[in-house]
Amino acid sequence: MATKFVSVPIVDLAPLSTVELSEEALIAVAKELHEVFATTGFAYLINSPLSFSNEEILGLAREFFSIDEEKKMALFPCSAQCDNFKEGFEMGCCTPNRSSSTSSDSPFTLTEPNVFPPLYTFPSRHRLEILYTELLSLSRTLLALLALSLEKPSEAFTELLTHSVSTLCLLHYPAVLPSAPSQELSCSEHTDSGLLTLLVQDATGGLEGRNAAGDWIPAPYVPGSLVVNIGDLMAMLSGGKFVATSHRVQSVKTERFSVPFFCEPGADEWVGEKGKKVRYEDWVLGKMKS
Ligand SMILES: O=C(O)CCC(=O)C(=O)O
Ligand SMILES: [Fe+2]
Repeated sequence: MATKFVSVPIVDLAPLSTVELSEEALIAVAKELHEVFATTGFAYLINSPLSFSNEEILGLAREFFSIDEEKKMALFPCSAQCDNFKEGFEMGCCTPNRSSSTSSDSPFTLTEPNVFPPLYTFPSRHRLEILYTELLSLSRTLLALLALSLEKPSEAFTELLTHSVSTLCLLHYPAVLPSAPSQELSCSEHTDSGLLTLLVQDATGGLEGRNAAGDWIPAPYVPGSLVVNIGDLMAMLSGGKFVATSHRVQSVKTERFSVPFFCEPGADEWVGEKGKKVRYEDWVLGKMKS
């Protein structure tokens, strides 16, 4: 159950990188994660085991969005209209994903192959692929700890990640000019769909989470941190113990970059309560329609 939190807590992952990690230390981190996901649904993670600095990660986004507009649009034709004021590039698993086992009438598919600009246009593709792998690995660790904290076997959630359709996104929120027609939000209120989200944001600010009283609580940049939050699927798999907190991004006066990683199961995994399981892809595409 979300609480009336007034700030976003910090969880220190340093113990995970110690050479001889004791069981007590591991359980203490699991308990801390359990506590934040059962209350705020959001936390800052510090001292994560990633080999990338936030500056390097944000640099990848800046490099991508500096590609000439025409070249970008030729590769990624844009069709959908939406109420969000941002541009994004999304990549999935680096080895081609199994295509979906069922056909759907949805314009979205969770298993389409990655499309990259040519290397001479975007030389950092390889770094992005390594980042994807590291974020998936960190997600696995967090999911194992959350499973333990719920007194489930440690692989209860990680086993869903075979053929994972997790995505790494580069996002660019252009500055909203004072002369522009009123544009309140750069990213409208929503909950994430999957298991959990790991996000690197720049220092611009604008990200907010909604507490149980309906107040919007800012989640400003904390140097060196990743923001983590639970998605709808994890809230469901935890039997409602963990909360998928609504969040949004206020419109920004200067341009903003962020890099979220959405950790999701395989499209064909069966998820949900015993007797009421649904294919993940059907469930998530159904949610997008509603
Ligand atoms: O850019 C951000 O800080 C948040 C983006 C977000 O919530 C999303 O893409 O789901
Ligand atoms: Fe989100």
